[in-house]
Amino acid sequence: MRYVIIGAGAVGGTIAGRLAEAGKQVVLVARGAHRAALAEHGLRLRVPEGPLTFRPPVVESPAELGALRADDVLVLAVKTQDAESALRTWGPAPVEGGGTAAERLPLFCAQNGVESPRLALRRFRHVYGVCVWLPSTHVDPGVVGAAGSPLTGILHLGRHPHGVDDTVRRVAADLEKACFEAPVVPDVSRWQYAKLLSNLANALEAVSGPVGDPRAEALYAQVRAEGESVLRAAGIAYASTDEERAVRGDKITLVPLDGAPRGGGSSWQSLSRGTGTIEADHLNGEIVLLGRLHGVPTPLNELLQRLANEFARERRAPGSLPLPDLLRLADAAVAFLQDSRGPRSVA
Ligand SMILES: NC(=O)C1=CN([C@@H]2O[C@H](COP(=O)(O)OP(=O)(O)OC[C@H]3O[C@@H](n4cnc5c(N)ncnc54)[C@H](OP(=O)(O)O)[C@@H]3O)[C@@H](O)[C@H]2O)C=CC1
Ligand SMILES: CC(C)(CO)C(=O)C(=O)O
Repeated sequence: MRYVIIGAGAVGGTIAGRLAEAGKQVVLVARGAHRAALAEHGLRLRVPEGPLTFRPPVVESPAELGALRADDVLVLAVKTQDAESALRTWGPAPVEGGGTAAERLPLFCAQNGVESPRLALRRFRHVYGVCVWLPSTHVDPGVVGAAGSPLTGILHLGRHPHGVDDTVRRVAADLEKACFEAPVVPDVSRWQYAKLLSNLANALEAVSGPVGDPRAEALYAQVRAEGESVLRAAGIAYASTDEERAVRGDKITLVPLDGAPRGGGSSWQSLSRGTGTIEADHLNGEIVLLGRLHGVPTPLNELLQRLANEFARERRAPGSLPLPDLLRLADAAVAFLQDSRGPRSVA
């Protein structure tokens, strides 16, 4: 099998590098300065055992690659806001022997949130979800870092929306040879919804800094409680924190990397790289959407979605909203909701 990694950034680049290290064939799909640096210097991966360099082919579009191979596996690792456009580009790509990628090839969505596999199913027949526990950093054009040791990450895999087949077992076997733990599960979306609850903290971290402060922890607990209420109201199953802990345990320790400081989570990195977009519409925004569909108020997730989008649009520095200001805004959002549900609206 050959792995075509669409979006070879922090997660995609790390998966690509580790697979290449394990002797698997890999093609990188990248754009802009990152693509130019990958083509010139190779993929430079910073990992605990030291820097590694790989020189897989790099393309931006299917036309540059030529026909895909019948044994290609597509791995989608762009941020969710970029998924639709990548799917539109790669779905019609021809495959040797006839047919298109969308008809014939397996597509693994290695992303946070729950939206991309759903988008992918509109175009692709064989869609797989990946629940990605893989702290990684897009350090510079051409350079990605992953500080996890001794495992680089844990990737639950399964057919979307549920099920297991030979393809997923073969991909998991390759990932297991490449520094990942890759449990094959019949209910991958249950793991992805659990991960979504953790990723509700991404926006909080992006606007106000790491969630280490007890007041930030308390705010995150409320944000998560909104998410859990919404999932319960929607009848959506999610893995419990005990199940997650049992899988993750202390298998991954983050170690400092030479020349590749971990600059925060994936949303923090979107702000620090000034990309102008952020994934909040597909993380906190998923909870807001489900809340509206099922009649559950989500004032705190709405607030974080709005602030994260403002930060991205205005290219504000990550972490630059002082925590006391965020806490005041959060109190006001909850008070506004209580006022609007008070006697006047009931009358
Ligand atoms: N980073 C982390 O620690 C973790 C991230 N995740 C999730 O993984 C997913 C990927 O995140 P992450 O790796 O951090 O994101 P990155 O921004 O580091 O990587 C995504 C890459 O895809 C590129 N890209 C987007 N669209 C295209 C396209 N059409 N063709 C070619 N390249 C494209 C981006 O380019 P450009 O920069 O030009 O936009 C970028 O280089 C997200 O869902 C994230 O939430 C999950 C767990 C951990
Ligand atoms: C929390 C973390 C690092 C886990 O993989 C993540 O999902 C992210 O940065 O978006």
